[in-house]
Amino acid sequence: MEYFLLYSMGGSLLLSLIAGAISIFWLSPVWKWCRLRKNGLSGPSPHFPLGNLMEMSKKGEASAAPVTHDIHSSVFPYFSRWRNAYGKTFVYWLGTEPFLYVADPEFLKRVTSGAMGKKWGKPNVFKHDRRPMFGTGLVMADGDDWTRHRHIISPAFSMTNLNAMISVMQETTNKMLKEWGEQLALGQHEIDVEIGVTKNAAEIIAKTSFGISEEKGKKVFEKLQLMQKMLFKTNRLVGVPLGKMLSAKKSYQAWKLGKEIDQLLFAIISSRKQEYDSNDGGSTTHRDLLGLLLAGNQDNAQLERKLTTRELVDECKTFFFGGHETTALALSWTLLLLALHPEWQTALRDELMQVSGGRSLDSTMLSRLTKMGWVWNEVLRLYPPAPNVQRQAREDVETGDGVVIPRGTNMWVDAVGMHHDPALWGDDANEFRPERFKEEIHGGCKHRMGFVPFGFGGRICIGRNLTLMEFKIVLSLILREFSLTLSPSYSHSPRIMLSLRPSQGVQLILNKI
Ligand code: HEM
Repeated sequence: MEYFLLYSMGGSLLLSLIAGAISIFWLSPVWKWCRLRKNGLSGPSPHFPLGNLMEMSKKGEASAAPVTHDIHSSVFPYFSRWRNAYGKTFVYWLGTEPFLYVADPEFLKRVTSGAMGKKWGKPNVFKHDRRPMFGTGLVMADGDDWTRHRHIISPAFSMTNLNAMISVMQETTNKMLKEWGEQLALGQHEIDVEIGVTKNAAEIIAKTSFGISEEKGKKVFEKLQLMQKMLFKTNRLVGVPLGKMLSAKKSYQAWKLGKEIDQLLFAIISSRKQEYDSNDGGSTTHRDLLGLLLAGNQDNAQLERKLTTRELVDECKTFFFGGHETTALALSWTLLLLALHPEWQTALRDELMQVSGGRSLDSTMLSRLTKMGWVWNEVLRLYPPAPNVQRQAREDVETGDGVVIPRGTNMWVDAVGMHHDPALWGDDANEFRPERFKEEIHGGCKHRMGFVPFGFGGRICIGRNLTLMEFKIVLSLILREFSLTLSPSYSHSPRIMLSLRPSQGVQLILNKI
């Protein structure tokens, strides 16, 4: 009898598990799919539980041309195919998660501008995945929490505060240039500049975020770099139920490393707090972002204007992960494009000479490097380091033409697609022409939302002034010392690896000027 009872309990447990699995893997996504179709949102047919992932894993065709900036169909071959078939908005599936693809700036404006912006948050499906990197920091925060964080953090990024970071940026970059100079002295003229600028950007962001002059800061920096590598290798079956189990070991290691980083940052913050308290809130020697946030966090600040220690830890990590790779990639792509366009190297060097006369750079000089600003925009247009922006509908969103985007639908804004669209930029959309930004900030794009290297709306990148300042300093110092040409070993293979990267590095021939 007992045996029979156990047997039947086991049987019903098994049945409920099977029913649950059928519902998660098949019924629920099929129901969502039908709802989207009913709303007129079509796209490639998904096969649950993988959705369209199989088709997305097929590699793009290698380009025969040595260097072409017409990269959309090689970095996003699946979007390129689906765009031809379904237009600039359609739905595709990452596992059982629906994603509304958008490469139509007018549509983007309609569904996100003004009060509509509040209807969107960050996709839950990525939040868990990226937790070790960003925690609950600004990049991942949502709703009132985001408003509070953004409000408190924004003043730290004021131009006055950023100007105090110029000398750190110059010192760190000079170290990189010295290393390159030593390589040249040994007769080694081919340098993979991506390696140097990435190391340099990581060091700059760590110094400007939480300082790495002392032992604990250095350790945080090393561990953050290790974690970055680990998360990069993690096999991601985003959106596929139970997909994370396949990378459980790496995820666990990243989680453990995350804990160690948190402990070190906690220790830095408490010793900074003590230092601040013993100074009686007086002058602080730390002019980094953490120091600025702590200064704004003092006792006399209202409670809602304070960040907890936990929140400060997450913001330090967010600045590191959000800030260094993107900046390094912008610089790497720029060096490549300048190697391909020596006339622009000359133009920038001439401008630099006129503005600074070879003296140490200051904020006024940086603001007068106009042509460098055009080059910056043109590089971010052709090779946006953040190639897409994602959102998730927190409630049903009406698009204005009778279509409703159901709550829970994710949105994937294809920045590469919009930045290379001849309908927005003209027939020369795939050419490097910095002068298109001479007359106006949107570079002649037919729609203001067609150029989104830093995102859009209230969530636009908080670090954009910091990164532009760093870009101008690093590039100026490089151009003052070296001329750049393309090495024959360079192979042009931009790939999406979360960010838009030169997957084989950027090998250039450097010569002292
Ligand atoms: C070329 C360099 C950079 C690029 C291309 C870039 C790109 C972006 C983009 C596209 C977003 C919007 C994401 C979204 O809406 O989902 C963003 C947000 C953000 N970025 Fe950057 N970024 C750069 C540099 C930096 C730097 C240097 C920092 C920090 C020191 C930084 C910190 C952040 C933060 C905290 C957010 C979240 C803002 C919010 O949600 O309120 N970024 N960035």
